[in-house]
Formats: sequence, structure tokens, C-alpha cells
Amino acid sequence: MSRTPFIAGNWKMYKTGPEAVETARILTQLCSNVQEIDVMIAPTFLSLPLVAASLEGSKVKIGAQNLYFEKQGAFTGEVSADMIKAAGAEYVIIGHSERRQYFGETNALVCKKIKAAIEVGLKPILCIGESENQRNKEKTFLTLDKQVSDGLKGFGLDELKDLVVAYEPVWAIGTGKTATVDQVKKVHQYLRSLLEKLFSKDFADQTRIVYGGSVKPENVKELMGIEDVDGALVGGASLDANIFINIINYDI
Ligand SMILES: O=C[C@H](O)COP(=O)(O)O
Repeated sequence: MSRTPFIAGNWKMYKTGPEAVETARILTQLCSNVQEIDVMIAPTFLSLPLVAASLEGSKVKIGAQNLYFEKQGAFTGEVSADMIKAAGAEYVIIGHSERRQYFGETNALVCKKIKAAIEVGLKPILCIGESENQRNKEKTFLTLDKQVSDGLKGFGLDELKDLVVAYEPVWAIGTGKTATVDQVKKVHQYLRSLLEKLFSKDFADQTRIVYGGSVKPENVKELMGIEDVDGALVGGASLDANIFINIINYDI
């Protein structure tokens, strides 16, 4: 089963609107010859409509970094799936470890957010990953199992057709510590078999599982060479288009 590689940049809380538009413009130019790879960037909510407009006709796709599951209402400071879709997003990152860690997001909340995304036709990127403590206590697989099983609870196969799973060990995010090839291989294999157990073999075969955590031009080729790694979710190294393009062009 061939899966189109997915290389995504999560811009987190970086870049003003004009800065985001400028980086997107440069990235579009740099990506003009990129083929058979889905490239996505996720700017802040404020920059989303500006960047989406600037990407018209570009190969670069756009996503949001979060959403709130309610359709509308008195939820000060929150943004709904409808609003994100209307702003031009195609994807949405859900359950990033920074949301879980700093904003108390639980697997149950993540599940509601995925439902809200699917209902409006946004493609969800479900982020999962163990903390250093969980890994040291040999609870990596247990943690991931729960994050996937609870996060995807109650969905039918057709609803999850555009799902992307992002494995991001918390201890590797923004730390410069990348998981070893062996660690990544074991987890991605495990996740693929978990998707098969929970849903079906076809579903497991077609779903992209990407790796995140200190991905950079120097290590991306090795990571992308691992069986069952279908792409990368990149933080810091996606902020500069001239660096990010070297991750996107990992195979050149
Ligand atoms: O969403 C991206 C991840 O948090 C990875 O961030 P990083 O590449 O800066 O380690």
C-alpha cells in the first residue's frame, strides 16, 4: 500500500500575520517542483485566513493548530471547526502534547474535537506521544494505546478516511533529542497494528502515521527511511522556509 508522504509544519505561537504570509510565500516558491508529497503548514488562528488566501494556487496546504468542539456559543477565546474551515483550512492538529500538557486536554476532549473536525470536513491530525516518565516506566505502549483508542472511540471507518496520526514523544519535542530509529520503528509498527486491531487492515494500511520531535534536515532522511513512517510533523525547523524545504526535499 503506498501512502503519500505528509510533511507538516506546526508554527505554534510564532509569527505575526505578515511574517506568516511572507514565509508561506517563500515556501510556495520553493515547493514549486515538489511532487507526490503533501506539504502543510499550520499558522496561528489569527494568521490562518491571511495565509490561506496567500496560498491560493500553491501546492502548500494549510491547517489549524487546534479547535473547540462546540459549534458556537459563549466560549470566550475559542474557535469552532466551522470557523476554521471557513478561514480556508484543510487540516487541523488535535491533541498536541502542548495542549495536553499546558491546557489539560484529555483523550475524551480530543475525541470530541476530532468529531467536530470531521463533521465539517476538516482532516484531523491526531497527536499522541508518551512523556519521558512514561517511557522510563515502560508505559509507552499503554499510553499510546489509550490515546488512540479513546481519541478515536465511536468513529466509523468512513469518518476516519482522512485521519493522520502523529507520533510525537514528548521528550523529543523542541529538545533536540530525536527518538532512535529503533524506538520510532517499534512505535510506528505498534500503531499500525493497533489501527488494524481497532478498525481494519485496509484502514491501517491506508492511514498515514507521521513522526514529530526535533525533526531537522540532518535526520529526516533516516527517519523517513523507517518502515511505517509516512511523514513528519515539524516544529522549530519549519519556521524558516529555507530550512523546511530541506526537510520536504528529504529524498533529493
Ligand atoms: O508539532 C510539532 C512538534 O511539537 C515538534 O516540534 P519540534 O520539531 O520543534 O521538536
